[in-house]
Amino acid sequence: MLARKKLSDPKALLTAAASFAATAMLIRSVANDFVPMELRSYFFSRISKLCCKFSSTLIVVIDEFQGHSTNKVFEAVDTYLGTKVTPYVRRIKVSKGDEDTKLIVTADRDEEIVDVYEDLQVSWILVCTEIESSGTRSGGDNNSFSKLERKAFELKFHQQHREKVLNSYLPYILERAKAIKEEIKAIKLHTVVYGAWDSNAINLDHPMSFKTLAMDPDLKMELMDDLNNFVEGKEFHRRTGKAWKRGYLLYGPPGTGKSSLIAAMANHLSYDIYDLDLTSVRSNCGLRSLLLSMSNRSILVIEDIDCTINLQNRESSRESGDNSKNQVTLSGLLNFIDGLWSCCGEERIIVFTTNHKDRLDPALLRPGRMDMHIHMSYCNFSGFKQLAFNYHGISEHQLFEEIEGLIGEVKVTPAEAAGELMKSRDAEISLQGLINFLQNKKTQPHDKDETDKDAKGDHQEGKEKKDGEEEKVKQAEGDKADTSKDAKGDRPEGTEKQDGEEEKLN
Ligand SMILES: Nc1ncnc2c1ncn2[C@@H]1O[C@H](COP(=O)(O)OP(=O)(O)OP(=O)(O)O)[C@@H](O)[C@H]1O
Repeated sequence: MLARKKLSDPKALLTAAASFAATAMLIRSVANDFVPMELRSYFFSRISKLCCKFSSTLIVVIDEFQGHSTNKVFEAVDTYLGTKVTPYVRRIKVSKGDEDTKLIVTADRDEEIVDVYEDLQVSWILVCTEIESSGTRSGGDNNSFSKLERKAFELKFHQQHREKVLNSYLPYILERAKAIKEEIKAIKLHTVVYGAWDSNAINLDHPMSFKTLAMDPDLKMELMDDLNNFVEGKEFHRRTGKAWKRGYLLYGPPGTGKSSLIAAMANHLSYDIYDLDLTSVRSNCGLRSLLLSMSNRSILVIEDIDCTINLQNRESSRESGDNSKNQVTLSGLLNFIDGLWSCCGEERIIVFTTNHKDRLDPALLRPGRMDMHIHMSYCNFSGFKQLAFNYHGISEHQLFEEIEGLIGEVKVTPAEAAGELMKSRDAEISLQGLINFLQNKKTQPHDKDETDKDAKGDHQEGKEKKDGEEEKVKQAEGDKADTSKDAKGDRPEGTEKQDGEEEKLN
């Protein structure tokens, strides 16, 4: 009774705590002075091992470095945990690299982050310890010691989840981190300078997206599905033994949005663009090293392929001898599209553009080479409505009816329509300007626009075109034995477009 009373007295409690602390310090200093360090560390390690034996917690340590290189798992965890920082975390770090478009937030050292993955709850903590590293001072042979910091993530969880953490949770983090990095990464536009990709690629800050692109809605949807299937197609490509790449041929008159579509694709996928001007490449060898030095998850663009060097005229280059060593040839290029070299690198998209599809070598049009042929054509009413919404935020207006009539009669490119619509901030003035422009065009004699005539085909022409193409293709097959493959086997399955194309060729 007396003892309980004594303990409930705060003064007595304080005195007891102070004397306990003093005793502990005395024991510690006696131990430090009289017990050898080896014995002490042995003693402590036994105690901690004993504690671990009874503990059900497992700790996975992920060091920042593995030998001299950075540990990829550490980097991935760092990125991943940035998305798990909750308001309960008291100390956070914020950073941003040259390549990033957003701030990167991570938890600071010793801050615990709790994560839940399916039925598994784990806790993460970044532990930093100072270590001494010995080195020789420059200019002398004295050994010096400098302090280094060793960083490691400690992952704690119940030991029953060991398999799940190692086989499922950590691989999941690696995948997520890759996706997060792609999201925050600025899209780069690479060009060739002195035969190599410019090391200071610029940020592609192009605002075009599939939302703002004026394009036939069904075709737009089909293309977006195709791109999404491609991105998720790792397993499919591995299973079918096909290189993980996809080719698109964009064709149509100037100003119909081929470049805009490429920007929309890059923004949609967060892929870098490698803009290749073939005239700046000296040989197939140069082309090979350029293509091999491209990063994965990227789009290779070769614009106006019909205008670049002597690609379409292989016969003449053959007659004048094999000059593949000192110039870029079509077969050199095709080797990268579907020859052996195409398997170097993965998740790559190749886009060719042309204003004159009919001028291309049939070998380029061969099925399986370019997976989708996309016709970008003149503005129709739905395209115009998209542009009116982009520039003036309007979905209807009293002048729309008149414009619908005129657009049905006059060939106007989206670039021309966009040019009129951006002349004034006042929607009415712009629309009236477009009407005047269309009326003017209507009264002018028609240009004989061969570009669109030949272009119209791919989606609408059907049988007539197909037969012609088949003949050209057959001719081309014999032409390129080194890169040719069976058209059917070469073609990935799974999209309507491909099946349709296949039908066309059979
Ligand atoms: N389909 C479209 N949707 C929205 N804007 C477009 C479209 N087509 C063209 N434009 C507008 O016109 C401008 C020029 O278009 P773009 O360069 O994409 O055409 P292009 O077909 O690539 O032309 P070229 O064959 O001459 O390279 C774009 O910057 C954009 O403002």
